Amino acid sequence: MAEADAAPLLAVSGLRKCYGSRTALDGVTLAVGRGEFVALLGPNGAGKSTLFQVLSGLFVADAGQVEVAGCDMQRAPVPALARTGIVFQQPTLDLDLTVLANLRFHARLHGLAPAHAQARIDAELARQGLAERAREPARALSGGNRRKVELARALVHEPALLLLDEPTVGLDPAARRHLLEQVHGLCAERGLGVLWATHLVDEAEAADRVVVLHHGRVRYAGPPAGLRAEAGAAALADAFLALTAPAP
Ligand SMILES: Nc1ncnc2c1ncn2[C@@H]1O[C@H](COP(=O)(O)OP(=O)(O)OP(=O)(O)O)[C@@H](O)[C@H]1O
Repeated sequence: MAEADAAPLLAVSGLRKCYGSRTALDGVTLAVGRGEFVALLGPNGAGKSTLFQVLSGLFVADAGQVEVAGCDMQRAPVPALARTGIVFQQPTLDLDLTVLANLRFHARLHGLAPAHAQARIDAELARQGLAERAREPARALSGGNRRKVELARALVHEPALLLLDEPTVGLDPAARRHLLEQVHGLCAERGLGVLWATHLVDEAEAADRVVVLHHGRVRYAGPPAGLRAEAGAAALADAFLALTAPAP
């Protein structure tokens, strides 16, 4: 891991979000530093997707604050989102468009000049080994390759922070491992800060830090080893289950 800067790339404090009488996020505070891979672990219904919807500017929280590289998401959403790359849980490519057209559309949304956009798209597709597939419709790609295109798209505008919401859903084991290793590599190479939400505990094994969310609250934040120690469990999966077990 690159050494984390004092000022976090992502600073979330006291975030609260309700759906009617149901509280989905109940005072969530967490941070992601430069070069840091933070795994957000939570069982179904913990609030992970709600948190991502707030972090990606889709929802406004009822209370609390989100800052990306010092930009307040509510007061200055455009610069905050310019510094953020997002891979959503549900696939969001337009399958009828070519890979290139999908990426160009995203680059245009971020205001990249055409020549710069093309250079960035070429670099990210080459990194994913997909340069040869650029002019094919996204529909022609396998699920694993579509995810690679979504990762390339999230990186085209050179964000400082990358958010991934259960990004390995539907991928086979080899594609899962490849994606995880790629994203760890990005932290080390580019100093990217990563928040990777998952309910698959093995994806958190190599994280710099783990944040466990349960019923909308942070139950643990620290290194994976600390979570094992806190729960008195040898395996991370057992520690996670102990922390999120339903009350007897
Ligand atoms: N649009 C909505 N309207 C009402 N309640 C909602 C809505 N979206 C989510 N919730 C509720 O808020 C809580 C948190 O849900 P959320 O989808 O954020 O959790 P999650 O950790 O992403 O779960 P999963 O892993 O199942 O996707 C749950 O109790 C859920 O039922």
